Amino acid sequence: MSRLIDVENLTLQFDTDEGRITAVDNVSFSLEAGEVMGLVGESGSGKSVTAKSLMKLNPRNAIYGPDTKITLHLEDGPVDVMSLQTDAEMKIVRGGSISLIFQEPMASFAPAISIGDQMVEQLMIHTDFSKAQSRELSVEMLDRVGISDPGTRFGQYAFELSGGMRQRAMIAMALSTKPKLLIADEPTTALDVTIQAQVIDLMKDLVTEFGMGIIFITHDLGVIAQTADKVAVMYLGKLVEQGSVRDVIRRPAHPYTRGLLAALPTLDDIDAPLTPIPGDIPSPLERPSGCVYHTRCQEVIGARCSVEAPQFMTVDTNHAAACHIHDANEGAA
Ligand SMILES: Nc1ncnc2c1ncn2[C@@H]1O[C@H](COP(=O)(O)OP(=O)(O)OP(=O)(O)O)[C@@H](O)[C@H]1O
Repeated sequence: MSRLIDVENLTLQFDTDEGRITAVDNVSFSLEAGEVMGLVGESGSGKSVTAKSLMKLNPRNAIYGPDTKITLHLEDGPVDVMSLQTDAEMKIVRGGSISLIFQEPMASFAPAISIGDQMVEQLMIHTDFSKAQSRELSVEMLDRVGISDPGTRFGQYAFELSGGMRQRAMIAMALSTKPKLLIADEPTTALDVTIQAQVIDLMKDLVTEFGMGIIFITHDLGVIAQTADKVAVMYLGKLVEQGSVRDVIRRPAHPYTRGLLAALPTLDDIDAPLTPIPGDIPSPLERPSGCVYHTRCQEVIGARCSVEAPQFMTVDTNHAAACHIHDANEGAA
């Protein structure tokens, strides 16, 4: 596998009427081509804004930290995403090498333009294809994502398709430009479980076929277990744990990840009570001092947790967590 993207020290703040908030705090991760990374965390943890940063898609009130560095590795050489300025430069990361799909496909399609015309337009912006070639490829992609009678669907409008079909059409549109990286922001949340499983299978097939990388954003660790190779867990703008899906789910190293897993229902014992993480995620205007999770943590080890921000520590090969517990364990060993 070859390196696809490096995110180093991503820090992102927003100026709001209430003051400046920190939405992402010094986040670093990498992704290889052909790899699926799950980005997980409760609502407001900063998953979406992290993903949008890779395309420099955040609004005008966004302020990136001076040490933020995002490098996209393309065949022609590395692209320094933060230095992209003009619309022409942005095209590299917006719909070109990186595609984004959302939870709500209606938001991706203009209501008064047919699905096919939108697909063709996007291809003509991002590739050298003629209109006829773009049409041919679009119908082929609709077919590829399992839409029956793709020639007819090509001429239809978003409202004429069922929810599952719209989701597939959005995936077809996102993949038609053959992006190197697909960012899927809660793409299956609004779907019923059978269609959700089909869409997940389809995305996995496409990763293998196109060799692209996927960042799959969700609040659901169950979906991550089915889809991803590795996982990064976020809490209040901080990355708190990352590692292979197997390691993180079998041996969660951060109390927050343990909390998320304990909150999942299990079919083995349907009478077992669910244990939600106590309390609410604090407002980003009132970020706790020390470890941002200490106000809700069930495993606080002392005053240190509320004073000192924990560093990322390796707990196993390719598995790291930012929690003082591991420091304390090391000291005891
Ligand atoms: N344009 C903006 N201006 C001000 N604050 C913003 C802006 N966009 C996002 N935020 C804030 O940044 C924080 C992270 O938001 P983000 O949407 O990334 O969370 P998330 O983890 O994706 O949540 P969800 O699962 O609900 O989508 C939140 O506190 C949010 O209110």
